[in-house]
Amino acid sequence: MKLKPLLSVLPFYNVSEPLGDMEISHLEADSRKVGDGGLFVCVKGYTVDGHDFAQQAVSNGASAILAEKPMDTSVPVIHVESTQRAAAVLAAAFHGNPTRHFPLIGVTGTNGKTTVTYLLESILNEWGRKTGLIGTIQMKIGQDAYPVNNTTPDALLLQKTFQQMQKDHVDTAVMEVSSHALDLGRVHGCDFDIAVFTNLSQDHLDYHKDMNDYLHAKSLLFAQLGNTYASDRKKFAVVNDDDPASVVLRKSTAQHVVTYGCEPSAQVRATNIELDVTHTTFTMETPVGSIRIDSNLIGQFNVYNMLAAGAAAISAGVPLSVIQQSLKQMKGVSGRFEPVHGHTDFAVVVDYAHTPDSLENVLETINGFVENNVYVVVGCGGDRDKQKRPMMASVATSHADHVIFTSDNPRTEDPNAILADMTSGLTGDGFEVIEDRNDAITHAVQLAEKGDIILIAGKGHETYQEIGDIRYDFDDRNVARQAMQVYAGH
Ligand SMILES: CC(=O)N[C@H]1[C@@H](OP(=O)(O)OP(=O)(O)OC[C@H]2O[C@@H](n3ccc(=O)[nH]c3=O)[C@H](O)[C@@H]2O)O[C@H](CO)[C@@H](O)[C@@H]1O[C@H](C)C(=O)N[C@@H](C)C(=O)N[C@H](CCC(=O)O)C(=O)O
Ligand SMILES: Nc1ncnc2c1ncn2[C@@H]1O[C@H](COP(=O)(O)OP(=O)(O)OP(=O)(O)O)[C@@H](O)[C@H]1O
Ligand SMILES: N[C@H](CCC[C@H](N)C(=O)O)C(=O)O
Ligand SMILES: [Mg+2]
Repeated sequence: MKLKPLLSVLPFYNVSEPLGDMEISHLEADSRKVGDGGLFVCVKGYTVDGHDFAQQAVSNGASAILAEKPMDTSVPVIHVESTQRAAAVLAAAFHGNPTRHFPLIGVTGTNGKTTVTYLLESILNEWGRKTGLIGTIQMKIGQDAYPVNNTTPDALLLQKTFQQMQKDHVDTAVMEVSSHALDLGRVHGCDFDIAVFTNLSQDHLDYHKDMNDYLHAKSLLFAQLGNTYASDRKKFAVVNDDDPASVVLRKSTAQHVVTYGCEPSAQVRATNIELDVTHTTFTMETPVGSIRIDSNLIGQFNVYNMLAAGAAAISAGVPLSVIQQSLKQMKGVSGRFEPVHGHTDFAVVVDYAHTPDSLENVLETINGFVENNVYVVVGCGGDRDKQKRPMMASVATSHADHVIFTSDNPRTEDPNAILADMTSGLTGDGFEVIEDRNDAITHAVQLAEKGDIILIAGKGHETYQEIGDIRYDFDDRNVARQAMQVYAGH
């Protein structure tokens, strides 16, 4: 593509030399990956500054540089205010604004994003639509899955993926939109049709200054509905009416607002809720009729996730009977309240709860069913929100009979320092610390007796333990299964 007309999507820029009719073959922000004819985008990162790699990018074949300052290189430099922001809209234009060609549903909120996107995928597939999915576990185009590094990828990968979805005839894409992505502008240039909000509670205060700053990042998804990159399709903001943060989100959009919740004021509402250990049933009352939902997903929080998915699906025009059928068939989401089966007279559940609120929700659900004791194995991630550590520890000890604190991706931090942050404010003897996660899980299995439930929280679908910058193979489900085999029937 010719560079000069591509740059016309930017508001202002300066060039170090005339561009003539220069072509660029791709956009790339990593100097190690750029090839012949690429436009190298210099991004100031958290660890290094991409501007320092411009020369390497040129040696590797870059034809031009997008930068935030004048640079001394042998190729033209395009100077902009923010390379990250510019790269997002350039990438969208370079790939033909793919999200204008199919509906895009974005899901944001502290907890439940992955679950809601999988519920929507399942509903849309039941409706006969080919879907694209982007989120924490993986990216999918139809049934083909691809690995991911981030819940919401950077703008260059994101737009490239959307173009591939368009080529592969995806009818609707569903994606998780993290607060980091919104704050860093990874989704500028996306044409969202439906923005869904799940809930707001504490997380990521390592990144966001405070809860207001965090909420403001979330609100950007709603402010972006119907932006300059948008098609003329109808836009909807779908918000959780029972969460006070929705007041701010409703004010952030000029588009149609659809509310869901359990209170009478919600447009899409759950009534006659029945929660049990294997099933959840409730009536979903909507502006277009009512359906009885019978689902394998467990817990009150999943009623909210189903309402969110249902409200978004109705906004997309999906018939109620399709929603009902799909929610009945859906088995669950990998690593979310996932039972580990073994020949034991106690139960083991693996869950991705890694915030105080999600841990509390999951433990309240378990306490509603358990016949005997509740055991929890839990830790907190390194290089992440430190404020949530004592909060999660206190939620665990106040909702369980015995807690084993252990490591969860210590990354570059000392695992024992993370555990000290968690436990230093605790009193009583209802907990112990076993730093090695394998040993902690095995110990919980050794302790458990008939009618007990062990919750292994925090890592869910993850298949690694990140220590330093190395990811070692580790899967809570496999470790628990092995321990259960050894101790079965004791
Ligand atoms: C804090 C953060 O968001 N970091 C993201 C960021 O990495 P970074 O800022 O450390 O990048 P960097 O290594 O300093 O590099 C800066 C630039 O120099 C370039 N570079 C670097 C080295 C070199 O030799 N040549 C070169 O060109 C890099 O390609 C990059 O463009 O840019 C990377 C590439 O896009 C991201 O993968 C990375 O996410 C890391 C993995 C991360 O953990 N992010 C978390 C905090 C995050 O974003 N999480 C949210 C969801 C959280 C949730 O699930 O709730 C998410 O959306 O994933
Ligand atoms: N609606 C909800 N409200 C509160 N907690 C929830 C809700 N849905 C799920 N959870 C809890 O949060 C955990 C993570 O759920 P899920 O992966 O769907 O959220 P997420 O928002 O995608 O998380 P992440 O930010 O890590 O991507 C679940 O394992 C469960 O414990
Ligand atoms: N994707 C989220 C959740 C990570 C969950 C937990 N296992 C951890 O490593 O902290 C994050 O990066 O903050
Ligand atoms: Mg997720």
